[in-house]
Amino acid sequence: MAAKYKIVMVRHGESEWNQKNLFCGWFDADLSDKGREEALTAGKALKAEGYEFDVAHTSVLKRAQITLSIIMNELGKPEIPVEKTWRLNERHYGGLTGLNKAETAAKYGEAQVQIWRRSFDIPPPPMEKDSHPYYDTIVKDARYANDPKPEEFPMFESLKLTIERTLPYWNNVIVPQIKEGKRIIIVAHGNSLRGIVKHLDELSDDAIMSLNLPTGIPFVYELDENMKPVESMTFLGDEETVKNAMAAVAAQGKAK
Ligand SMILES: O=C(O)[C@H](O)COP(=O)(O)O
Repeated sequence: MAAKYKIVMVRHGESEWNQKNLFCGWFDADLSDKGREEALTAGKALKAEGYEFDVAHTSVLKRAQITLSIIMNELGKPEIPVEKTWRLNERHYGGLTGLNKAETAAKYGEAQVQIWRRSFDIPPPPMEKDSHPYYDTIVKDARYANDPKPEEFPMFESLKLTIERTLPYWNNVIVPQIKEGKRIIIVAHGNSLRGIVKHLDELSDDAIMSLNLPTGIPFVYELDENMKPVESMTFLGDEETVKNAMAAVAAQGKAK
């Protein structure tokens, strides 16, 4: 069936915690200088391909929001409507939040870190209220005052749990806008986007384990009228760059 809709998705540019190789999740890390450059490059690539957008969807976290604003400034459309939701936040890394990924691999083994980072339904350990250094920073963030509800507020998330809170937003908010013909860009996170990709391409729980999304390189889905992909994950970057960037993300989980 011919493609009826196009939607652009981008993982935020490199964050300062990506640069330090720390598990980040719901911690609100800033973009690194490299991440800002990546966002600018993404904006230039989208501009060169003539992309225009009517509405943007992003997370509560500044690394995604700043990436989006850099892109939209480059496109000359700083004022498009932006919808911000925790449902597009990065997966919550629980008790791992703030730990160095390589040191964690040295301590628990690379296989265990790979499971925590890429498995479908095995969650990281919970973020403990009384002992975790970032518990208050994350849980008492005023931006979560009304949503998620206390009983929904995650203390850890597997990819499965992430998808369970991202998909309702995709189905109830984004899909209706796509069907209205709105041109949409989503700027979110490695794992919240892996969840959307798994859903769109109907990837198995095993297949999704090997997907690592690079920072700051836009990719396009072309969808038919039933929201089924006609073209999946076409990156706006040369193949070599994309391949190397994905490999770099995967390698973050190696013990030094
Ligand atoms: O939350 C983080 O640490 C990163 O943004 C994504 O981490 P991952 O690639 O280890 O899942």
